[in-house]
Parts: sequence; structure tokens; C-alpha cells
Amino acid sequence: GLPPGWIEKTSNSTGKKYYYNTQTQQSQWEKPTDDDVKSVRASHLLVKHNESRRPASWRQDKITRSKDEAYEIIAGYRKRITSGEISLEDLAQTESDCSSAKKGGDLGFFYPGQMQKPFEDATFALEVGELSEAISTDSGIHLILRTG
Ligand SMILES: N=C(N)NCCC[C@H](NC(=O)[C@@H]1CCC/C1=C/[C@H](COP(=O)(O)O)NC=O)C(N)=O
Repeated sequence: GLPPGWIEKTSNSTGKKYYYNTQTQQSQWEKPTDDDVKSVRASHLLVKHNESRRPASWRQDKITRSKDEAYEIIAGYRKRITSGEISLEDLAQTESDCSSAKKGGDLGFFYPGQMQKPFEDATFALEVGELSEAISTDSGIHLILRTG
């Protein structure tokens, strides 16, 4: 089979088979192999809010803060991380509303198509070691640190 997101198509003009990635919209003549599809590794700190798809976490049974409040909280965390006061991993341990908190927010390696699109796009746009701005998904507001 083909790596995730890739499909086989036939060129109208030449009748030749080519390969198209439905996520990245790239196309190529060569059959893609698994090592063609980049994977990335990231840690994140998630602050949920009352519009989150699952407004609950290990920290809080019912999350009632507003989306605006969540953005303010994330902005404060981002300042503390970029000033060097604390690492994202250490802050995620106690503050992240994701089950990855205990692992310092580490989500492991993932491929395109696994995470919600805004999170995936933000992560793939980061250099390794770079911290994102506040990113909003249906889960809540995230800070993302690309680690691999
Ligand atoms: N492959 C790995 N490690 N796990 C599968 C992740 C599934 C993926 N999850 C997300 O996209 C959210 C946003 C980025 C991280 C993430 C974590 C969510 C956030 O918490 P929730 O909204 O679910 O309560 N908790 C776990 O899934 C999805 N397609 O829903």
C-alpha cells in the first residue's frame, strides 16, 4: 500500500500513473515510500475551555473557563517559557489539560492525518526546538514545542 494520504492517479494527458497526496496536495511520478512521509515529534501544553470538544481533564472534572480566558492563560505560560523561567515540559506536567501532561506533554512521533489539522499544520511549520504561538483546535488552546 501507499503511505497515509497518498493515492494513485492516472495522468489524463499521458495515461501514466502518478501519485497525489490528498493532505499536502503534492504530486509526483515516483511511488512514495514510507520514508517519504515525514513524521514529526512534539510536546504540547493544552488549556481547555467551555467550548472544547471534551471540556474535562485529569485536572478538572468540568472545565468552565472561557476561550478568551484560556488564551490569556496560554499567553502567560508562553512568556514564562520564552523568558527561560520554566520549560514547556515542566509546566505541562502540572498545567496541561491533556493526558500527555505526565509525560511533559510529549505526544511522540506522528504523521500527517493523525492530529487535528491546525495542530498538524502548526507543528510541521516549526523548526525542531521552536515553540509555537497559541494554536486553537477543537480540544482547546495549545502551545506546541517541536522536538523531532
Ligand atoms: N497519536 C497520538 N499521540 N494520540 C492520538 C491523538 C488523536 C488526535 N488528538 C488531537 O488532535 C489533540 C490535538 C493535538 C493533541 C491532541 C490531544 C487530545 C486533546 O484532548 P481531547 O480533546 O482529546 O480531550 N488528547 C488525545 O488525543 C485527534 N485526531 O483527535
